[in-house]
Amino acid sequence: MNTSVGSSSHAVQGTQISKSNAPLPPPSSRDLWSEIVAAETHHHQQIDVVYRRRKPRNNQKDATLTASDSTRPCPNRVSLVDPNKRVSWNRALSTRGRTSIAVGAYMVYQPQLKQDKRKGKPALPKGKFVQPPNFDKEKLYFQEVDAFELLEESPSPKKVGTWTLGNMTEEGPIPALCSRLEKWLHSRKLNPICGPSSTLSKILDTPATSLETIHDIDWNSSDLRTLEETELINSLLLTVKNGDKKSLVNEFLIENDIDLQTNDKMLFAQNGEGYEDIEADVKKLSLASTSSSLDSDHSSPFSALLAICGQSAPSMLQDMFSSGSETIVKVGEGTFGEAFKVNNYVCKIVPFDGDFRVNGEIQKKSEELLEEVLLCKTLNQLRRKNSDSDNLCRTFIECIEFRVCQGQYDAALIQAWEDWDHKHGSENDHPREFPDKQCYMVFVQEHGGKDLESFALLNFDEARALLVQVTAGLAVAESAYEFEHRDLHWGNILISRSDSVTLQFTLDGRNMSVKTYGLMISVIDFTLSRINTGDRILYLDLSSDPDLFKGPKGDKQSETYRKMKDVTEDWWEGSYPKTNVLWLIYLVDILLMKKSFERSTKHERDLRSLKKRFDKYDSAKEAILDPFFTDLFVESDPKV
Ligand SMILES: Nc1ncnc2c1ncn2[C@@H]1O[C@H](COP(=O)(O)OP(=O)(O)OP(=O)(O)O)[C@@H](O)[C@H]1O
Repeated sequence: MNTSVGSSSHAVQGTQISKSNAPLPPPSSRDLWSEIVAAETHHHQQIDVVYRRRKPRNNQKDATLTASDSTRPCPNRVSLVDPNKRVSWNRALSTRGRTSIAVGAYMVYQPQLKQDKRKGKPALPKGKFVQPPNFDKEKLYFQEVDAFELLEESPSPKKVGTWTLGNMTEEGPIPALCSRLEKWLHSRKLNPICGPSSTLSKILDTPATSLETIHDIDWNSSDLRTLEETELINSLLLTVKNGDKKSLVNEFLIENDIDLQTNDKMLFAQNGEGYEDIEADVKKLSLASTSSSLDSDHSSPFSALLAICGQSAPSMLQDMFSSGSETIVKVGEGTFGEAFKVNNYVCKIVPFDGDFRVNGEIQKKSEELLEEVLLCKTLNQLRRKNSDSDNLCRTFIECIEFRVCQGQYDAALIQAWEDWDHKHGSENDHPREFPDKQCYMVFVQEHGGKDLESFALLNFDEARALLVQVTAGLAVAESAYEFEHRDLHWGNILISRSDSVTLQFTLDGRNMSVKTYGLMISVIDFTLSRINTGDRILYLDLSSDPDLFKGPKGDKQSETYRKMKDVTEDWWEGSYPKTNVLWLIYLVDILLMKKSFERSTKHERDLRSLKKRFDKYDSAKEAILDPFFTDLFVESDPKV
């Protein structure tokens, strides 16, 4: 068990590793661990932890769902492929309905609920103050750990077979989407104080994230557009919308050789007007609207999605990859998305709004993608360089562009898809079968490496590096946005090798550097995630997807969904950072049971005792204080 205080003031982010076994930096005199624990205790006194608060079940909500369900068109559709091809409880939801509550932020931040969550728990070991070892006690402890651990090998989550097959019939009822808009309208009525804070009004009012035309994407560039540039342009657009500093902005745009899309020009032209009668706008929205009716109604979720992507109309999918200079290789697939590496980037292509199943699943809707984009944009904020933000990390994949596309797959994409199919055997539908009018959301992301399932970890240090980065990233996002990933299976953790010796995290204003052992971790896929963006809560109501919780007994991934359900009591709007800890426990299980890397019996024991201690934590913020991570921290800079 690691109990010493690891620290160094010499290792900095980006330092090159000269040898794989580079010597560890000399210890510094700082007691990082004490600082973190002390600050953490202090912090607990200021921040409410509300995951225990459970809203009473709203039966009316269920009634509403049923009612709206019955008004939905009957699923008279035929899948393009064998509907039984995909059985995907583990890969996604068979029913969905991402839901926002605009007032959530006001409901959860209740100062009177302040509490110290560690009260009543044993004090965490603090490095140099650790007691001399008591071997009898330790033996007893490990016996307990060993007893706790079942070490039950479970089937690979990706290969699970037929147990939901019966439920996945073509004629099966298409579940209702949660009436996000109704809920929003209702909350607006109940909470007029919230003013214009609402998902839709904000999104409709949000300037485009990216402004270059689709043809301008230079796949060879190592930096499509930095987040800072995008943010700067967005803030300038906001300035224009709110005032009359057009000339200043124009100067900036000319200087920086930035050409705006028509839609962005429209945003300029609006100059803050419009979207005033949000309620009227929202009433016009149709949840059933599909992109095939590419209407001129700017109030539809589809139009809002276009707006947030900085487009006035969908781009042709083929045009995105038409320069011919791109090297396109498929790198992975999910229930909803196909992931292609295009030069330095990864494009995740998600079909949406169509009225037939893709990969055995009902297609995502514009409004869900709209919220996913918003969620990605929010997590992007955690990466801001030169930010005085109290919470920063690079653990969540950077989304660089968002594009609404339509039309046929490009020939090069098809080729890449088929190559991957030959090699790996795709579980997805062949994209050539999609109709001409099919719409796609394209997420352009940084390339995060290989997923944990296929990545070969070399040794215990690499396993520790993985655990500390995931835990620290979750802790940071929890702190910043009450973020819960809720689907952190091994396909959603990407790993790449890097020259950086350490990686910087800022948690509640405190900088921490952790040893990377040459690995960089990126977390992807926020489909099930919950986030509080500050004025709205985005989450997916998993109570409408019973199949998700019917996975095989003993399978760690399905057990984790079930445990989440217990923790949340099926009320998914709520903040339950414990769900992050459940996925950390899953991760330790995966390392113990599914990954083979060089390790000793002691290492395995360390992992099992870590798992046991994780079980007691209620958040990743608590978990990151575990002594297992102590000597992975190498430095703590006071925040300037
Ligand atoms: N940015 C990326 N860099 C490298 N590989 C990626 C990236 N994004 C996705 N992938 C690969 O594609 C696979 C599927 O991606 P992702 O999980 O985002 O799709 P999805 O349809 O949302 O999946 P799910 O079935 O879990 O909902 C990943 O497991 C990974 O192998």
